[in-house]
Amino acid sequence: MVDINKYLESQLALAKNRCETKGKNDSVSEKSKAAADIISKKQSKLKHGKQSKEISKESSEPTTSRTRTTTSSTDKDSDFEYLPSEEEGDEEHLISVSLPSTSRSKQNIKKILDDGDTTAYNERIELWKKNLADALASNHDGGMMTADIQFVLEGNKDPEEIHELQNGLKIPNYIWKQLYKFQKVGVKWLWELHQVESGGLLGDEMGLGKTIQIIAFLAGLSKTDVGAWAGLGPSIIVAPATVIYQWVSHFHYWCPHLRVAVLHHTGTHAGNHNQLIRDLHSAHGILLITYAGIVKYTKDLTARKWHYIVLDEGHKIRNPDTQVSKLVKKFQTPHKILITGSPMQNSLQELWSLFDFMRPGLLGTYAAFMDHFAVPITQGGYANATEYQEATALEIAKALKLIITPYMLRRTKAEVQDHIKLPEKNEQVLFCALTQEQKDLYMGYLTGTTVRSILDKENKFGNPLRARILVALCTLRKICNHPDLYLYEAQEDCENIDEEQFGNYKRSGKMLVVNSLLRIWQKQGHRALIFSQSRGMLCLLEQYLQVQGYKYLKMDGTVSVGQRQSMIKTFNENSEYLVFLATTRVGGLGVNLTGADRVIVYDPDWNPATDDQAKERAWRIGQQRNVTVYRLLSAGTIEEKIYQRQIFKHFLSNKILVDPNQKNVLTTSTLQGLFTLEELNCDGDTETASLFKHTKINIDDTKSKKKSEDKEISYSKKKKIEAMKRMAKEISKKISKAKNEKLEEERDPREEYKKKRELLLNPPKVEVPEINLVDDQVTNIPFENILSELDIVNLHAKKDYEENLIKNALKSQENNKEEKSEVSDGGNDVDEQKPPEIEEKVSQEQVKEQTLDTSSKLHDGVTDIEVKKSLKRSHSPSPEVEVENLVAIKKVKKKKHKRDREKETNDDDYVLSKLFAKANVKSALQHDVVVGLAEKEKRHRIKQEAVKKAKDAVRAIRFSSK
Ligand SMILES: Nc1ncnc2c1ncn2[C@@H]1O[C@H](COP(=O)(O)OP(=O)(O)OP(=O)(O)O)[C@@H](O)[C@H]1O
Repeated sequence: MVDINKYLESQLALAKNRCETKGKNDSVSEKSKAAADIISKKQSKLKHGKQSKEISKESSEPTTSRTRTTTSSTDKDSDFEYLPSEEEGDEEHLISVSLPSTSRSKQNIKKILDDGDTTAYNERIELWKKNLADALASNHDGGMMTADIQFVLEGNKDPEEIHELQNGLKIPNYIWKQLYKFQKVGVKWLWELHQVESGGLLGDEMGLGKTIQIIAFLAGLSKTDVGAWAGLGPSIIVAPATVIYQWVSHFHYWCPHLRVAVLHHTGTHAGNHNQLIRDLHSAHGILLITYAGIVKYTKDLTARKWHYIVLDEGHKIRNPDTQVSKLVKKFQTPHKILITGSPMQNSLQELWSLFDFMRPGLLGTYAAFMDHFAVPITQGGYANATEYQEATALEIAKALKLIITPYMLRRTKAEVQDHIKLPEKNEQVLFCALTQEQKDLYMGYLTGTTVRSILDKENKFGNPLRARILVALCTLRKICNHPDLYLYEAQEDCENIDEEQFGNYKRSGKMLVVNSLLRIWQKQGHRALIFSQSRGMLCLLEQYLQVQGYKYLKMDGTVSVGQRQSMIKTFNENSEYLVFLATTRVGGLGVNLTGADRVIVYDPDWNPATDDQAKERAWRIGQQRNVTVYRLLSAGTIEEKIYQRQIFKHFLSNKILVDPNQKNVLTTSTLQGLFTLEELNCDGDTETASLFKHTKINIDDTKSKKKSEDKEISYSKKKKIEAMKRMAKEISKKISKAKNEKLEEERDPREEYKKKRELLLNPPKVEVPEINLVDDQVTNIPFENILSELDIVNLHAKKDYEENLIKNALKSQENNKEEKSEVSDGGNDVDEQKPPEIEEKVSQEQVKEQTLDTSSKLHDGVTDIEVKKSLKRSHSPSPEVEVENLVAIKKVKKKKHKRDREKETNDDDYVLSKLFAKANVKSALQHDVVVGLAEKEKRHRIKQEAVKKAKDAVRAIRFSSK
């Protein structure tokens, strides 16, 4: 059993020790310490009254209330911007953080009008009919454009043409013909659900056109005279505020005959909301409403019968305990559709909540589901799980997947790539160094009273541990973003803040990187989206853009909901704008921002889905150019911990949605770990980079270190050629090695490994007391991480152990092989302004084999670009030496759009080499590879037992719902 006192004592000793050591030789200035203490005092006063009250109220609730309630929107505290939240969060009444204001460029942005106002609606219908008639008479003057008018203009005679599905759904052909094949499958699936009176979850990946599938289906219903409503009855679509007008414009384009009104104060309807609901209801129209609106108007809405209720970005009801989750479940109709590209984000509980809306009872009661499904699956996912737990988790995950499959349709971009032909996406995580000032402040805060109070069990601060941890984590995140976000809190007392210097990009490691990126991108002709969690940070970024003279648009909660869609349109259509700045919550969900082909996620969210959603704004149907995404993390700080946790969550959701065999490589971190400023390890890696070192992108690592010391960039031709020769030779050998491995695998997969597998059954154990300082099961905020040190220690022990075992096995096979290598040298210099052209082609096979390597070692001094050049020139491989860190080559694997892709790849490599050389980037990881890591070792011995357990679990939830 865990001895919590013992554990806390050891934490305290560690903390004291660290403070003493730091006290002797650290560089934390008096100013930082003073600021930390002032801020700590302020935080303690401010938060104690407000936040801790709120939090303690939450934690005293008997159920799993995990977030703040929706009523705190008037909270001005910017700390909350850094907290995960399920609330709407994007309404305009959220008050902007009160940083010194920067003037925003005024845009002439037109508002999109909905059909709330009856007169305006009638006028729109008249105009549409006239334009359609004009098009039919070959008289269209380019006025109003809708899908049916477009259809006619393309030479089709009859806009009323119908495509009839089995059992009679009549979809207008002008829509049907525009759908991609997988979208047609989606519409058929919706029709099938309709006929069996069931709800469903349309979970296609972001940007695959879920909106159009819903609209096509509803249009079909409106033309099909069946059922109690004789076609389409009055329906409600609930969506985040930012996208309600996107829905309006999509409906007006694809389905102009339907009346679509917005129930929101920005809508065209004037007067009583009840009147609008009545009008819409009797017109069998579509009522668009925000999640906050559902709470506000719930009584009047639930008083009527509705045909369909559709939740867009339906993951907003993933917490079953929130008010809005409970309210949407009250609508009495079997036709409930939930659409989201992120069906499961943090835990299995969320999946239960979504199904409880659209297919109540399918997953049993909450308690039964948690006991029989969620707990065993989660347990089996930990790296220190027993074989039995792992096998049980696997079988139960499979059973769960089987149960939900009929009611959930999810296609990934990779699956439908042949249809949509999306350009490529390259996603990298850049570890940026803190500036000296940031380090100083970070350390100052770590040794200040707030953090000491967290780590010191004897303190008498009184307010709950969790509240103090939240405050501290938010503060550390501010320092990572920019010193002024933090220092601003102490401004009254710290008179030394220089207004001239306020927000200066040179004082933030990540802003230095943004500066480098934008300069290069502008030259290369790219356009960028920049997302930040924090409105305060957005203000600093805006100030920077203004100083630099970059044209930009900015969207945060202060932009009127009615203006947002038009602003997005303006950015997409006008290439003069280099940057679209947005908060992740307002601009990161549901919208189409394909005008940009570069994305910066400035600060990570605790929830990986939030970041994923944001970055998918550019990489979606309609995007013509290759997309590159950079996630910025401050190396060694809390942001690295957040990223590691994101990876953990990805594994959990993939286990259910993609592959039940998926196994964790990363689980937890400790409380102590959160409040540490990590130094680089002996390989010069950050913690995360060393955990995922096989995905690391190695751009002239040793050289760049030396270069930064010398403060000069040297791409000496001679050195490069030497390096390339060396690398080419090694790559050849590596290729040969990979080939041998493959051959061996084909003959007898992992034979050697299996022989020694016995050893794996008893991996080295490290005893560490298990603790549960803060119960993550009920919080959903950062603290899943603070469960147990045991996990992470075992993880490392086991992971290295397995890795070594495999390495040894492969090495012994390799000793018998002989290969030849033929290497040629030469190459282009990296030009300061333009990336080098790649003239020779890499054989696909070679490159593919290169990417097989996941166990290589750090290699000295050759850039990634050089690696590629050398690789191209290798023909006949040789076996002796291992080469490392070649994941970046993965980017040139595919064949399509070769010329473009090479140019784009070179652009990215060029950008990376510049960042390593000049900016503050310490290392980079290929995000997709990190997330895609999956060990697929099956545990056969105890499989049968696990299968039985899974069957019992299925029986249990069925029984529970009867
Ligand atoms: N068949 C189609 N023809 C033309 N454009 C399409 C088609 N399908 C989708 N699109 C376009 O693709 C873009 C993405 O569609 P949509 O916004 O519906 O995606 P989504 O799956 O809802 O994404 P998210 O989950 O991010 O909200 C939109 O601009 C949409 O107009």
